[in-house]
Amino acid sequence: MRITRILYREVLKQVDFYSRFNPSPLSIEKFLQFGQEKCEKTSFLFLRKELPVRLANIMKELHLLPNRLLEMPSVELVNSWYERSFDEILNFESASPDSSEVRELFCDTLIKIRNRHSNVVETMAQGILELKQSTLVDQHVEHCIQYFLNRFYMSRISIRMLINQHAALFGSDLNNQSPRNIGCIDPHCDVKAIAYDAYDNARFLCDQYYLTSPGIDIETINGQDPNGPVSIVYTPSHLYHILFELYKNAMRAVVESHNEDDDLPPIKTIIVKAKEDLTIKICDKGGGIPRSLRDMLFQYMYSTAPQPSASGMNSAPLAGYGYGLPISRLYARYLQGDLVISSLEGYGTDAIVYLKVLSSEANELLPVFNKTSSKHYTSIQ
Ligand SMILES: CS(=O)(=O)N1CCC(Oc2ccc(-c3c(C(=O)NC[C@H]4CC[C@H](C(=O)O)CC4)noc3-c3cc(Cl)c(O)cc3O)cc2)CC1
Repeated sequence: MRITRILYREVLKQVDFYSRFNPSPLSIEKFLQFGQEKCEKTSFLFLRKELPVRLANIMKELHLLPNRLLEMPSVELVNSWYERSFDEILNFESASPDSSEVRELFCDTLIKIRNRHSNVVETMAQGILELKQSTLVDQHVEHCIQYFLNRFYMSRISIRMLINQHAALFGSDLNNQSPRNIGCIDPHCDVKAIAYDAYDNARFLCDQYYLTSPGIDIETINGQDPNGPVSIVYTPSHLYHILFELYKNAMRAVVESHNEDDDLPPIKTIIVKAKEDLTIKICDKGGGIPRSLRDMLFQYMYSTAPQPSASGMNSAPLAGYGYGLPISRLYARYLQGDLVISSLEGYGTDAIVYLKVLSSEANELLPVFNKTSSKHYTSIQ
């Protein structure tokens, strides 16, 4: 036990040390450049420092959460994953970048870490449910938890992006990516194709649960080159995640605001590529939601539907488990874009996704641990 305590104290000292460095945001242009150069040594040297820095920055915030939340079994489990992964990467701190065995072991370690953290979102959600079932959570604590989760999941998106790029370029990652991809990035991501894919899969869920679904109408406009493609340098999986969530919400609102024998109004989508922004607007006539509830949509665990049951038999699959929309907004904001909901109560809702067209402007938006961020956690013990 004594050795474990000494090792644990050593890890915490290292977390302290690495948290004093600011994370280094990359632009999608830089990701592409890294990928085209395909220099594993450069990537290894960058990641063995940057990953501990990003992990340490968010771990310091995790440790500022109220003790009664940190003591929840699921939160303790998430914390243990982060500490273990942080420690495993530090093993490469002084390893030789010239050794192919070292580089191969590093890549395998990153893939192991990515797999270890695959259920962090659900496990963290479980931890917050455990807290709410065990004690009253006042509005101030609730607000701090929302603040933390947005930063925690943004950090996680960025860490997984770094790992996915390295594993896709240098690892034995089963590359189910398109051959034109640079790692997980598609230099010519066809937005309309991703929108149809997301719609089709959301429609499948909708048909399964409601036995009906609204149609779709997609229009594209290229303001710069009328005959040119409406494409962007982007990570297709991120764009799919955003649009899949938005189509699910639109379908649920449309079906639930009409009678069984009504003709369902189609969901209209317009995609416009201009000089600075590529904008995707998804318009539905699903009756809308009052302005007073709009911010609730981005609250983790909010739903106007009954919470999905454990069995999943009678759960409303379109309602999700309470974090689809806030995380979709994080994906949009991760590379300086945004996701905005504009609802007309009594009529319908427009969901608008803004993406940066210039890859030099699409820089990672990363949470930084400092005095300002720490102030959000004071007086919530
Ligand atoms: C945290 S999460 O990410 O997990 N997630 C957020 C999403 C939520 O599911 C949904 C889905 C649709 C809607 C919805 C309604 C609606 O439902 N109106 C009817 C209620 C109006 C108030 C009324 C009341 O006053 O309470 C009770 C009925 N109207 O317009 C939309 C709508 C929303 C989005 Cl975001 C959209 O993109 C498109 C839309 O049409 C609300 C909630 C699951 C949870």
